[in-house]
Amino acid sequence: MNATVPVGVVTVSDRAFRGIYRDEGGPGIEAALARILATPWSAIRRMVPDEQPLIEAALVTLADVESCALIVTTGGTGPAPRDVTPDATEAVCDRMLPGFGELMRAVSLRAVPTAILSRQTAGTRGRSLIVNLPGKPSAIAECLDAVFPAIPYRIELIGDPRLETNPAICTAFHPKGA
Ligand SMILES: Nc1ncnc2c1ncn2[C@@H]1O[C@H](COP(=O)(O)OP(=O)(O)OP(=O)(O)O)[C@@H](O)[C@H]1O
Ligand SMILES: Nc1nc2c(c(=O)[nH]1)N[C@H]1C(S)=C(S)[C@@H](COP(=O)(O)O)O[C@H]1N2
Repeated sequence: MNATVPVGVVTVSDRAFRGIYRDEGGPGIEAALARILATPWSAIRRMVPDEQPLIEAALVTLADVESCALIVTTGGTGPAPRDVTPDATEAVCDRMLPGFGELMRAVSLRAVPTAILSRQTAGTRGRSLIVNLPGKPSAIAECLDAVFPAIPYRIELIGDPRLETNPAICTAFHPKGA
């Protein structure tokens, strides 16, 4: 039996997909998770261009076939015509959790006024939690650090094993009595 928690790591980028630049998004997500998580986990990586059907297919496979407890995307959350990651996320989720996007935009606003341009969101598909991050590599840790305290509780709520965090970096919040 695999004792590690599978985590989907999805880069959505036309240029990284075509090899015009080296992907910094996927490795950025993995570096942030390596700092935060104490529970053993393993990344299941996907790289897709900004095409809604391809993003949806990657998310569905990671949720339904790979059984990822958590799926983190980077890129394609903005207002440009080809930015469709939140649309793909909404299309495959059964429920949206808009608080994630609200908090990440608020935190990012301290760094850049253009943070309000990100349509980043989160939602659940079955037992998987999908979280969108902006494409800017510097946004990845900023956003993930902000929302991570709520993630272990969400995963426990649906009956999956406890996700332990590294207390020096992130204290997971558990409501009293939970
Ligand atoms: N995977 C990545 N690796 C490295 N840098 C990235 C990556 N994704 C985005 N960036 C950088 O962050 C900026 C904003 O990201 P955004 O998702 O808006 O990309 P974009 O302009 O739509 O282009 P593309 O889809 O080709 O990455 C990019 O212009 C690029 O400089
Ligand atoms: N923390 C942080 N959030 C950020 C940014 C950033 O540089 N840092 N860039 C903003 C910009 S300029 C845009 S257009 C949106 C969407 O970016 P995306 O299309 O790369 O996902 O994220 C915003 N959020």
